[in-house]
Amino acid sequence: MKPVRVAIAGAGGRMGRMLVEAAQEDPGIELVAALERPGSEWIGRDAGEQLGRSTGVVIDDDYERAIGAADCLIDFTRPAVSVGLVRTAQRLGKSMVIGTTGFDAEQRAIIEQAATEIPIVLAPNMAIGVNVVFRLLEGAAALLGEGYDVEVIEAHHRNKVDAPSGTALEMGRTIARVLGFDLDREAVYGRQGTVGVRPSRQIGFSSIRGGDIVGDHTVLFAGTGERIEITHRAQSRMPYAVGAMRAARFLQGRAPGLYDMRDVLGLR
Ligand SMILES: NC(=O)C1=CN([C@@H]2O[C@H](COP(=O)(O)OP(=O)(O)OC[C@H]3O[C@@H](n4cnc5c(N)ncnc54)[C@H](OP(=O)(O)O)[C@@H]3O)[C@@H](O)[C@H]2O)C=CC1
Ligand SMILES: O=C(O)C1=N[C@H](C(=O)O)C[C@H](O)C1
Repeated sequence: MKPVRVAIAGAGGRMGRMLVEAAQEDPGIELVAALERPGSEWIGRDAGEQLGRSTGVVIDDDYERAIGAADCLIDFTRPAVSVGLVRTAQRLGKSMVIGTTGFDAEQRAIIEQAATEIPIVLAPNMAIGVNVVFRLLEGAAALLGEGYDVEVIEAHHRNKVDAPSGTALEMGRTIARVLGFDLDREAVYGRQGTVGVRPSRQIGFSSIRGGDIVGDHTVLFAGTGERIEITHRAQSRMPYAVGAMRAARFLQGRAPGLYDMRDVLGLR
């Protein structure tokens, strides 16, 4: 089978660098284009420069040209940027892997609409371990029921701009689905002051930001006299990048639709 030709958006970023490396190491992937924002210091430089190697792919700010050369666009940037890229991928009939987090409802609706015409994997966390944790959470919530208070605690590096993390929100949504909670009404994001007694129908989210923490997520099920903690810690960004390559390969020849990593990994 021919390798999937990928373009990487945000190639100069923390994830962008990892994605370039993962693409180079995956025989099922051919890196054909890399994108950065117009005016970025990275434009015109080799996509592998930050890794100390040459890829032969020069970082570009011409979206049409870069996406046009690829089968699949991999995007780890910012929500507003991703939405613009989705529109271009839709127009050009290309598949897309979206790892960006922090979309609002309107932006998500644009992605959902595009997915009626092109295949898209949208996932806040592409690491296999985290997606297995989603499954563990479904099982734990179903077994424990409402008798255990659910708190999601996440920690990330100081440069992360959205909170709670997309992964923490997905963990909360996963548990809320099982327990029949409505997160719009029954979520609390941080606590301060006289907050009153904790209702049992609540999912709490706490975010820590500091240093170079790659990404830690803990879900606490706190009962009476005991508690369960399910934790995932990323020690490197490579598992996210490897997952993104796997998603790009999954999309090759796939029908239009909105998929996530559970589809890619067969965890449904
Ligand atoms: N799904 C997953 O598994 C994971 C998701 N993420 C998510 O990925 C996103 C990016 O994270 P991270 O790599 O740490 O962030 P970075 O800020 O390091 O990278 C984002 C990159 O996008 C670039 N960018 C900005 N505007 C444009 C544009 N118009 N066109 C192309 N590129 C542009 C930025 O350039 P500049 O800095 O010059 O503005 C930067 O290089 C976040 O939303 C994060 O939450 C992160 C890890 C895993
Ligand atoms: O910004 C990050 O770094 C990460 N973002 C994703 C998220 O918001 O969940 C995934 C991972 O936690 C790293």
